[in-house]
Amino acid sequence: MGTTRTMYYGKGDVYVFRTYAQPLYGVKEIPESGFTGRNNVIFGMNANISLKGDAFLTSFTKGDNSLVVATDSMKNFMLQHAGQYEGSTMEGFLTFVCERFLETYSHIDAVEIKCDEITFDSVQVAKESGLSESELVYRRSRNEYGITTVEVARTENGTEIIKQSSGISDLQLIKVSGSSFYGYIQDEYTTLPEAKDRPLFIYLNIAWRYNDVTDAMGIDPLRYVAAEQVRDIAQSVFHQLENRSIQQLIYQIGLRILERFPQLADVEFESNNRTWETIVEMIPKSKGQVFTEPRPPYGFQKLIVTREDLKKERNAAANAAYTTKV
Ligand SMILES: O=c1[nH]c(=O)c2[nH]c(=O)[nH]c2[nH]1
Repeated sequence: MGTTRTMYYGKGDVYVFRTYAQPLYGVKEIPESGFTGRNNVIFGMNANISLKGDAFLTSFTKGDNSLVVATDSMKNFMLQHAGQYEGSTMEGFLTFVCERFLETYSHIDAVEIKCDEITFDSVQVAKESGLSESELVYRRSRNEYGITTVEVARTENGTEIIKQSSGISDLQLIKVSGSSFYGYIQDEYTTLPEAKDRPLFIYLNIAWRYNDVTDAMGIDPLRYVAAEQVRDIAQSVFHQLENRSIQQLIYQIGLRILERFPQLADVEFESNNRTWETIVEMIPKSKGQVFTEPRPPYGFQKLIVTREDLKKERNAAANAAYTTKV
């Protein structure tokens, strides 16, 4: 057990659409979000499955397929188990499938599954009673989507989740006013003009890890963190903060997420700067301007905000309040 070399194989682009999965309701309410749950009428994802284990070595070195689970069978395995999953989250479903793989094939050491949610939006339709939400028709969303990774390994006492993260990807947000970027190093390489108010367009990927992975499963919805709520926090903090840079913005979003969800250990950001290029600075009798898409290359930021950061910020705020009082 405990494969040390890099060796795995699997199947990507495994599309799973399960209808009428268990709804997810009863998540904790937070001020930044009106999200109350997912009906899971369509529980959809694009998965990537990897099987790991020393037993697979001879399939590479000797062409011995006697222990090979065909990747085509892996796809079937996951799809069949989608019909058996009784929970309401991708995290729970991936864990269930990983565990069933290990149970079924005793020579597998570990299974890793990553997946991107395939989201569908509800639509309003004309009914006899007027316009209301259809319970039959859904519109494929082209917006941000949840992601999750689960890896379960065989141990002496059964199985253990050795990797788990959840997230939201491809969130694209524009703030038309209230963002600046100035005060950076000015030297012979600097051509960027300082901006007191720029149209800040950002691409964001946010991922989070729980202190206790069982909270990620959604069995206790009050302890589950929904990607929709994290998205809504990011939007609210972007709205509220007169930001001085993307660096400052993502740190503040991270602090807010950790504040709202004490069950999380840390939050990881990948951001991309897509600030619109200004074409018409002044339009007479209007506060509007004209912009176009920026040209490459694009700036990026990467940051992990931890519970330690939140603790430091709280202490600093408490000290500042104390000093003002005295
Ligand atoms: O938010 C920003 N951070 C930077 O570090 C940077 N650098 C740059 O050219 N534009 C920006 N914007």
